[in-house]
Amino acid sequence: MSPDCIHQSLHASVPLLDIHEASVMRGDALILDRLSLSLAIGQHTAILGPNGSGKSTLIRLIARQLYPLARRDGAPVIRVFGRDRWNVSELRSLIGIVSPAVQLDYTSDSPLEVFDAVVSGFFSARGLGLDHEVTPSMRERARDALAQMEASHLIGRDMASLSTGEARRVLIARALVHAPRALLLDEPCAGLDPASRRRFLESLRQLARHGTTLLLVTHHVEEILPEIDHVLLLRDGKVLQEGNKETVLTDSAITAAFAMPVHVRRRGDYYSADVD
Ligand SMILES: Nc1ncnc2c1ncn2[C@@H]1O[C@H](COP(=O)(O)OP(=O)(O)OP(=O)(O)O)[C@@H](O)[C@H]1O
Repeated sequence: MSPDCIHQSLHASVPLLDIHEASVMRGDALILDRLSLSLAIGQHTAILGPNGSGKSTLIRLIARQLYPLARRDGAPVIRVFGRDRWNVSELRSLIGIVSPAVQLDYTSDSPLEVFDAVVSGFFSARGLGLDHEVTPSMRERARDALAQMEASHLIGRDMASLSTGEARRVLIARALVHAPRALLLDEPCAGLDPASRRRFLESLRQLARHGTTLLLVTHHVEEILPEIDHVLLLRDGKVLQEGNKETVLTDSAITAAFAMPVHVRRRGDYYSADVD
């Protein structure tokens, strides 16, 4: 099915993502423990937790890079738009994923020009090959995606020459060429200085306001955008608390998640957390 057909066949009433009691083992260790999460279209969400709480494992589960333990009743553990079977490229057109691991694939290795990196997203390929037929509409969508991420000026540059923040903008543009319903961003502000972080968060806010559901994975309360109202707090592979920002971003919940006294403050539209 083409990406456009997939999008047309989806119903707004079906959850974008529905994870029901997912457990993941790595070796002998239980890394995710019966984790459930249901997200509606437009329900911007932050997954917040300390190092080792299972955030990356959850992303790899959603990206189909890891598989959950089968449930006793045989019911599917993960459904995307109500379906439990998708091929990887269909899934990418619905949920774009940008993580530090993806960034490493594009910024090291062989040379790759920025526009090619973005337009090759249509083929789920790293760069263009002789068998990739790039249509004018693909070029236009790639240019639009770069403009949306304020990265048009980077066209012509080699991916390996970009700063962390520039490369991240380009990779989000690459994910956006499919006009995905959701973007899953793993630690999107890692490695950015405070000013770059704020500018980057403002670009993400524009996406959130224009119909892309954001699923943002972070250690930092400060990165929870004003548009995000739903927060899932993880600890030791379990959901410690889930709900709207006001109920989850409290001293007691964040102190319990990070296992040290933390004071959470509201600063305008954002929150901050200080270790006491
Ligand atoms: N292949 C593996 N084998 C054994 N344990 C693993 C494996 N991969 C991850 N783990 C463990 O699973 C736990 C969760 O790891 P994960 O990377 O999902 O956490 P995280 O919340 O993303 O951490 P961080 O914020 O540091 O990136 C950690 O204790 C980690 O050591």
